[in-house]
Amino acid sequence: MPSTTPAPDIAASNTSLRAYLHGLPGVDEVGARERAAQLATRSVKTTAKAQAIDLAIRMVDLTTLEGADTPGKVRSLAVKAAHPDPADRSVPPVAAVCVYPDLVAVAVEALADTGVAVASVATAFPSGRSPLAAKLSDTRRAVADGASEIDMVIDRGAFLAGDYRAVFDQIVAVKDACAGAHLKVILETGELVTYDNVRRASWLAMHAGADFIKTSTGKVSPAATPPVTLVMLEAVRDFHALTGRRVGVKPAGGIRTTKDAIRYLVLVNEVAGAAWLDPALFRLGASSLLNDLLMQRAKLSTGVYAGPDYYTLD
Ligand SMILES: O=C[C@H](O)COP(=O)(O)O
Repeated sequence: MPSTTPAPDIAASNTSLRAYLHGLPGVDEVGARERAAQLATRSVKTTAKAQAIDLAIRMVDLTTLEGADTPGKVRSLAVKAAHPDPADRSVPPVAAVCVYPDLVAVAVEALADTGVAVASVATAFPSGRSPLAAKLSDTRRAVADGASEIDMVIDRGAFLAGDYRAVFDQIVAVKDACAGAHLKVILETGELVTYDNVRRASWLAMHAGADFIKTSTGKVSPAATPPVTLVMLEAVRDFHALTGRRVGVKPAGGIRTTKDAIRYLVLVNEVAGAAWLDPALFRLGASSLLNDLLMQRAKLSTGVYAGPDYYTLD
């Protein structure tokens, strides 16, 4: 946590913002890796595992972000999001379906009255390399079509060049364009080079108004990792201690197994605290995690694996 309470005008200039972000304590990279690895050895079994699987399902942002996406694919995904296992109505729905902006209207119609949110990537996802006006119009269109959550990317080029003010101002502008829709700010941690940068980008995004900070687009490797998520969970914990506001965290990209998902839940509990064990404050962005969660869930209750062919494609 910063040793001093930030003045309200930390973003008054790039110089003041830079001084603030570079005044954050440095991240012990080896320590972060070791702690994440140590927490990954925690065993979660039987009743606790069943509860963890249902919680993980409720936290999934079921994602399709392919150039080849079609309205039909989004409709199928929406059916799966609302009733992940048609043969077992005790399986909870996922948190959200995440699509490109041009497919938001399809998703909104398909998910009407299901309680599943529609999230849209925006701001020239995944690179973010468009003029601000295009990013804002991308965002406004998704919101106008009914997205209640917007996943924006930060301008990594500006961030790495030290132009923090530009990144801050873009987040503020996109938040305004969200008009009440929840804003998830994607840091694309695989391009930020150091864990110190991950911590700085986390604090920058939170001060600029992010409702969530998200690791990755899923288009860059490495995507989500436990140590990077740990650094972000520390940031939201400390930001809450400083400001009283809880910001959510969303690891995304490369999360495929129940074991991975449960490891993330252990991290959340141990680092940010139990208050974050809620879909309002923690999401798993994933295109192909849900089937494994369903298989492991069925195995716990029946003792046998149904096998991947039993479930529709994620
Ligand atoms: O935001 C979610 C990611 O784009 C999904 O990545 P994934 O296909 O590796 O699960």
